[in-house]
This record gives sequence, structure tokens and C-alpha cells, in this order.
Amino acid sequence: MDSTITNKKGRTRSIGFIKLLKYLKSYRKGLGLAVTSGVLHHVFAISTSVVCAYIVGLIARDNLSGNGAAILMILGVLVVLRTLMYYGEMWFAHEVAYRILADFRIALYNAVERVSPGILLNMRSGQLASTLMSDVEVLEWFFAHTFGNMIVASIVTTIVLCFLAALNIYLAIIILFLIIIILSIPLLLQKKADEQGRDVRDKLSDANAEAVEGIQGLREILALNYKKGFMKKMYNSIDKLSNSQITYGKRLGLEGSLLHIAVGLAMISILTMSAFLVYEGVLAFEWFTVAVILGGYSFGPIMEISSMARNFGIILASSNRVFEVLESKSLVEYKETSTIKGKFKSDILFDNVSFSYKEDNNNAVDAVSFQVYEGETVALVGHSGAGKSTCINLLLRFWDVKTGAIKIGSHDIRDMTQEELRSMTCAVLQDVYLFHTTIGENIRLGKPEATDEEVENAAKLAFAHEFISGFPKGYDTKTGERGVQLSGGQKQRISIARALLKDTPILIMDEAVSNLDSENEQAIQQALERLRRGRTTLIIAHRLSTILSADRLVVMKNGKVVETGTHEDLLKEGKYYKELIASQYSLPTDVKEI
Ligand SMILES: Nc1ncnc2c1ncn2[C@@H]1O[C@H](COP(=O)(O)OP(=O)(O)OP(=O)(O)O)[C@@H](O)[C@H]1O
Repeated sequence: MDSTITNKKGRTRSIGFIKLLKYLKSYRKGLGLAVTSGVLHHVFAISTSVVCAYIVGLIARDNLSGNGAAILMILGVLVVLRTLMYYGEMWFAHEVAYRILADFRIALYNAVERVSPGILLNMRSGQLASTLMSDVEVLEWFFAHTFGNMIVASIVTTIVLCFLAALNIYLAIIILFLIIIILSIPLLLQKKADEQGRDVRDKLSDANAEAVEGIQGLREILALNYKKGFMKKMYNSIDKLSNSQITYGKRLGLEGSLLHIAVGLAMISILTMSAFLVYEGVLAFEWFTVAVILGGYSFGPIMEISSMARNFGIILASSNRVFEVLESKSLVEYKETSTIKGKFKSDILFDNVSFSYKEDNNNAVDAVSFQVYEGETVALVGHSGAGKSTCINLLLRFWDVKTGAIKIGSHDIRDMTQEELRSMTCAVLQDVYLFHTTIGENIRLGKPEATDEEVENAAKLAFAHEFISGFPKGYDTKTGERGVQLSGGQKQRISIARALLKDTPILIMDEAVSNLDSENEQAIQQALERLRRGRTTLIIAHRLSTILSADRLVVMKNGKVVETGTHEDLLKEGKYYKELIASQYSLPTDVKEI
């Protein structure tokens, strides 16, 4: 029987098993305690039954001869010990399992952070959440109930077989043979179990992703009256999941039935064989019931691991999904240690930069060159899809350039450590995310050690202090999910306060396109003015006022830089810029001045 069934990623069952085992390495002590108490739990349970069976045998032969009280005492002690050991086994096994799950969750989150946003391109956020939470949860079966139980089953079965061999060697041989048959049943159905397990986990993750999308896009679903269409998609996904689970359940049922038939036949064989041995005078009568009980017990632990093995398909599928994230290669590798001497200057150079998001795609930016001098504000302008955000993504090193180089202070950003790059740059992006914590903490994100006074000063400069103070709890007001809901303009002012507090020499901005009321608009423009002062700023400009206030403009079209210069120069000499401005801001094409 091939015990190394290959899954869709080419990973084998045995490789998956070994990978999971590696995580147990640092918990050897806990695992040892779980296995020891597991073995003792079974040994005491078997001993209790064996003593009972022996008493029955003695009573049947009228041979108890006044030992009843002592035997009852022994039985009482065995029951107490068995209970204690069961408690210990559950405690230690779950302690190890849940500690490992915590390790997995932290490692997974680190991996997501390391490989994002690249990984998020290929995975829906619901699918990722499914891996982070429920796939990891499934691994509890392995760490708490599979590996340790396998060791316990091997030890207990060996002990029982030795005991049986001492009674009669033929009984032991027959039971060993029957155990091999019982163990081979899950192996026979292993390929199906792996395929079905993978299918269930994939379908579950799709259904999760659909549900998450339904929550995230609820506003659009209601506003566009898309409820029927969305529900159809949702039903479809849930239908596929339940069909897959039913198929999986049917196989579990088939496997379980085969196991019960095998165990039933095994019990009949033991009963017949023991009776035959007693009849032949080879086995004393009082050992008959003991032999039958021991025979039955030898299948107990084996049945336990067989039922776990029946679910190994799902365990393997979940572990593959977890390892897929853990082992995803980072799109960007940072230098571990700094090689750059002296202080950084903050000018930015895009030197013949080309990049495409996927190998077979056209370049999103193509041979782009421009410079932002220290303290200068350069605005990227162009139609949607021109490549402006891509320039910012590359400067922030969410991806690396395909050819060319981006330099800060004449150093290639690929030669900088993550810490160096992050301490030089701060990004204020369109979609401001507020965490479910206080407004104060949300502002403090980029500088956790900032004092309350510094936070308040930053908020004042960002014109956010006034509305924050208006809340009954001020800076201690909770925001984000289930916290107070802030308007788009208020969120932007908080993100400007964050940037002011972080106080980096380079500011990278993607200006929000959403319409703001004039009060918000004015406050934000003034806050941005303050933020840009003395910093090297690269900004994706959408508002005419921002374009006008920039020192120079870099005009992009289809991934290329087509014109650069000041607004006035471009109006005089540029051709494309004039058309762009006219089309975007409803101005005549012969506009001379705005
Ligand atoms: N994550 C991505 N994966 C694949 N292609 C992408 C991705 N992001 C952008 N693109 C493509 O790269 C090209 C440049 O897009 P980019 O977002 O840089 O343009 P933009 O000028 O910022 O547009 P907008 O003003 O609408 O944000 C477009 O063709 C776009 O479809």
C-alpha cells in the first residue's frame, strides 16, 4: 500500500506528517507526560477489567476463598488511578496542542505580513482568515489526539499482546494478525480520504470568503439591490460545501462500518479460540474471561487511532493550507544589517524603473525616470491606470522593481534594511484604516513611545484636535469596528496626525478622491500643507488645489512618464498635460492659467 499519496501541491502524506511532527520538538516534555499518563490510563483501565474478569472466573469456579475485600480495595484504587491518569492525559495533550496552535497563529500572521500584499493578490481575505483561524484549529486533532495517541496505542497494544502471549502464544498471534487487518482499512481508503479532506477544506474556505465578502460589501449589496445575485452566489458556495461534506461523511461511515465488522469478527475469533483452548485444557477456566477481555482491549487504542486516521485527510489538507502560507516566499527580501554609512539624504530618484505585477502582464510602469529633490513636493498626475500607485508601491517596497532602481539619498532602496526604509518614509494612503482601539493609540501607531502631549500636538497640527475633544472620552474614544464611526475627512485628519507624529523626512501620499465638504477639504488642505513643510514629498494628486501647490509635476500615461515640469511650464509647453487637466477638471483645452 502506498503510504505517500501525493496531494495537489506535490506534497506527500508522510512529508506533511513529518512537518507537523517538527512542531512537537520543543514540547517533548509535555508530550512525554501526555503519553505516560495515556499509557497508564489504559493500563489501569485494562487492569480494572482484567481483575473483574478474573473474579468472575473465580466465582464461577467457586474459588474466591475470602479474598473479596482485598480485591475490592484493589479495584477501588485502580479506578481512582485510571481517572487521575485520564485527567492528566487530557490536560497535558491539550496544553501541548493549544500552545502549538498559538505558535502557528503567530507564525502565520508574521508570514502574512512578510509576503503581503503579494499573497493577498492570489487569496481572498476570507480564505486567508479561514487558514489563520479554522485550518489551524483542525491541527488540534493532530497535536492533541493523533500523534500522542499513536504512541500510546503502540505501547498499550504491545503490553496487552505480551500479557496474552504469556497466557497463550497462539492467542497473541491471532490478535496481532487481526490488528494488522484493522489498521489496513484506513490505509485502503487513504487516497479518497486525502482527496475528500482537501475538497472539504477548500470549499469551506470559499464559503468563508463569500461570507466575509458579503459583510465587507454589504453597503454595495444594499445600495445596488444586489441581494438576490449575492445570495445565489452564497447558496451555490454553501451547496458545494455541504455536498463535499456529505461525500466526506459517507466515506467516514463506510470506513467506520468496515472497522466495526473487522472488530466484531475479531471478537468472535478470540471468543472461539479461547473457548477452544479451555476445552482442550490448555487454558485454565478462570483465565478464559481474562483472555476475552484482553483481546477486546487490544483493539481499543487501535480503534481510537483508526478513527483519527479516518480524519487525517482533513488534518493533512488543513496543514497543507497552513504550510502554503508559512512557506510562501517573500516578494521582497530586506538586508539584515545596514551597509550604509553616514546620514541619509532624503532625495528620491526613479532610475529607468520598469515593473509588471505578473510575469506575463504588460509593464505597469515602463522605463520611468524622475527625481524628487530634498524638501520638494512632486505630484504624480495622470489618468486612472497610468501607473501612479505602482510608483508608490515600489517606493514603499511592497514589490521590487523588475529593472532599474529606486534610490533614496543615492542609496538603492534594496540595499536598505526594513528599519532604515521605514524610518525614512511615511505613507498617507487613500483608505485610512482605524484599528479597534482609542483615537490616541490610532495616532500613536507610527511612534508608540510618543507622549500624550505629542499625540495632542500632532492632532492639533492636523486639525483633528477639535473634533476629537468633542467626544465625551476625547482621545480615549474607541474607533474602528464597534467603536465610533468617523467621517472620511476625520479619518484622513487622523492619518495626517499619525504622519506628523512619525515625523519622517519623506512623505508619500495618495490623495483621497472622495468628495469632502468644504470645511473638511479646507482643514485637510491646511493640515497637508503643514505636513509637507520641510519634507520630501511624492504625492498622487487628484485635487486641482494639490496639483497647483506642488513644486513640480510628473505626468504619466500608460506606465510611462510623458512630461515633467511646473504647472505653468507644462501649461505653456506640455501637450498631454493640458488635455489631461482640461478633461479632468472641465477646463477648456486652450487653458493658459488656472
Ligand atoms: N495589484 C495589481 N495586480 C495586477 N495589476 C495591477 C495591480 N495594481 C495595478 N495594476 C495594473 O497596473 C496598471 C497601473 O495601475 P496603477 O494602480 O499604478 O494606476 P494609477 O495611475 O494609480 O490608477 P488610479 O489613479 O486609478 O489608482 C494598471 O493597468 C492596473 O490594472
